[in-house]
Amino acid sequence: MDAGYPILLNLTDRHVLVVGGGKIAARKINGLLTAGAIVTVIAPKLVDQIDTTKITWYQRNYEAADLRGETIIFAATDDENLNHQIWRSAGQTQWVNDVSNHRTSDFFNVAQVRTKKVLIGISTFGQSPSKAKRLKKQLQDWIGKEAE
Ligand SMILES: C[C@@]1(CC(=O)O)C2=NC(=C\c3[nH]c(c(CCC(=O)O)c3CC(=O)O)Cc3[nH]c(c(CC(=O)O)c3CCC(=O)O)/C=C3\N/C(=C\2)[C@@H](CCC(=O)O)[C@]3(C)CC(=O)O)/[C@H]1CCC(=O)O
Ligand SMILES: NC(=O)c1ccc[n+]([C@@H]2O[C@H](COP(=O)([O-])OP(=O)(O)OC[C@H]3O[C@@H](n4cnc5c(N)ncnc54)[C@H](O)[C@@H]3O)[C@@H](O)[C@H]2O)c1
Repeated sequence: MDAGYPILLNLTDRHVLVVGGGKIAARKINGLLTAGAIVTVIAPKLVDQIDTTKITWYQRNYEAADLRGETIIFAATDDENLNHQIWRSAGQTQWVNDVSNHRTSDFFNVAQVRTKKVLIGISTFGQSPSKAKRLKKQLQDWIGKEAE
């Protein structure tokens, strides 16, 4: 992604699909739940950080028909080929985050620094997520003093 277009989504009561239930899926799912989304997860197994009482879980492998009717999709399995296939098979009105490849993602998450009144998002255009995380830590100190 060379340019990118930053937006802040209102996900309250909106449906989001997450394929995969591992560590990375858990990070995405917990962020989505905090934002008020209605989350469906498809995965044979879930890690403990995912609260099954807060999601709809289909305990099985992904099937092509799962994309039907979905708009925002996280392809978050540990099978890079499958994540890629999900991105390829999505239509023009569907948005896929392929967690294993920034080149085949329609949108990314950003590292976040939040207070009650301010949100700073940090992106490296997909080039270096760990750098985004480092910058976040530096900004966390600063924001406490400046933005309240
Ligand atoms: C910022 C943050 C937000 C979040 O996820 O919420 C985020 N990644 C975070 C952490 C992190 N990610 C990775 C590591 C291991 C160290 C390393 O490799 O660097 C760590 C560090 C850690 O986990 O501690 C590895 C990694 N990440 C991606 C790939 C695939 C690729 O690059 O192609 C691979 C290699 C996988 C592999 O090959 O195995 C892809 C993406 N990760 C993004 C976001 C998007 C671009 C953001 C940007 O523009 O900077 C993008 C494109 C898509 C997306 O996921 O949205 C979050 C900070 C959490 C926090 O704030 O604490
Ligand atoms: N975007 C990021 O920030 C980031 C960071 C680190 C790693 N990654 C990438 O994320 C991928 C996933 O990492 P993880 O630690 O969550 O892996 P993990 O092994 O913890 O979890 C993988 C999950 O995928 C599920 N799964 C496997 N095959 C499936 C299928 N056919 N249908 C549905 N679900 C299926 C498994 O049941 C499991 O729940 C890694 O392979 C890596 O490429 C991304």
